[in-house]
Amino acid sequence: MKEKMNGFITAVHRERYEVRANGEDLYARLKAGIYYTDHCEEEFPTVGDNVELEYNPLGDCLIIKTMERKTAFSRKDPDVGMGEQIVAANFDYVFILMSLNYDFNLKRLERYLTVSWQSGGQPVIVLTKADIAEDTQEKLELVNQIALGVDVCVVSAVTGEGMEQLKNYLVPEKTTVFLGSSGVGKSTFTNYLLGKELMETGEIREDDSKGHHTTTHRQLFVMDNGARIIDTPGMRELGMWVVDDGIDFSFTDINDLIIQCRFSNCTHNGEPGCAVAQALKEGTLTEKRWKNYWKIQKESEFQAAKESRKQAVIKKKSNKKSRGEW
Ligand SMILES: Nc1nc2c(ncn2[C@@H]2O[C@H](COP(=O)(O)OP(=O)(O)OP(=O)(O)O)[C@@H](O)[C@H]2O)c(=O)[nH]1
Ligand SMILES: [Zn+2]
Repeated sequence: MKEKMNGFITAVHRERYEVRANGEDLYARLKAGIYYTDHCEEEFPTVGDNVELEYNPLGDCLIIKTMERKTAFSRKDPDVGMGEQIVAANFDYVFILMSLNYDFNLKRLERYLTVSWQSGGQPVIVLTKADIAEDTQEKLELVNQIALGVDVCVVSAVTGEGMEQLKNYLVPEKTTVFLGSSGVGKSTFTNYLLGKELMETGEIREDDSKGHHTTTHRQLFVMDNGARIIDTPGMRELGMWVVDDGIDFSFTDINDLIIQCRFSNCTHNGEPGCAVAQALKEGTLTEKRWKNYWKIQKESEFQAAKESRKQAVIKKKSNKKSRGEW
């Protein structure tokens, strides 16, 4: 009888998982006879998921069950018919990070709040970079107006200001996921909480294919006190209706326009009340800039679809393999 144990996923690689079980970090794979079958009823695990494992002292453990999720961030994948993709699961709190300087944008904050409530997690607004902020008080009042019933904290990872207030959430066994646009200081904040340099921050970062600077990993860390935190690579993964991180970074003007379109699902292709069409007509938005935005938008949709298709193929192949068709 193989020894069974429970654990939670801390990182997902191509076909390999990092799992924390009984305080130890282990590698694991999905048990093919359970996950790669036509009648598979198990969800593929994601960061934060609780799983049941068969321990293997000689190599990778085998994941045999994904426990039911209490919360999740998902992105829809209508193009590839794969339904939902879950990008993080089982968190208790969602820290919405927004910096008090250039990144400050109430419309965007509203979107992040919506996404948080939909996930089932409890949002907490964390306004970052307090040390270099001006008019913090005014901004705080504006935030409080739209964030009724949500705790708002003003922090700085440089001076440590405000970090005490967050300790109510960063407690043993509870999981907090971080959301926020690129550059708000998620990695710096994570490093601060962990008391070490685990995440690369701003200055040193690889360029991705589109030339954006982004955090590419998604990982769950356990703090010294046992609190769990998940840093996300950005909202790009949460679907296109949410402002894409990379796009948002350089096209804030267009994102602000899109929010003003009469229909929330406006395709900006001649619908009445389209704010983009209006701006193009008035010349406040140039054709060139709009085309650029569109191109990058399509590229990132294409990348996401490609990744899903790849996953579907892996699954299909494994199904065949387990039925002995190879
Ligand atoms: N003054 C000040 N600067 C900060 C603070 N937190 C982060 N920064 C700076 O802001 C820049 C971006 O910080 P990151 O932590 O890399 O931002 P991020 O949100 O992880 O960005 P992505 O990895 O692109 O998602 C860096 O230059 C940091 O040094 C803060 O509290 N105060
Ligand atoms: Zn429109």
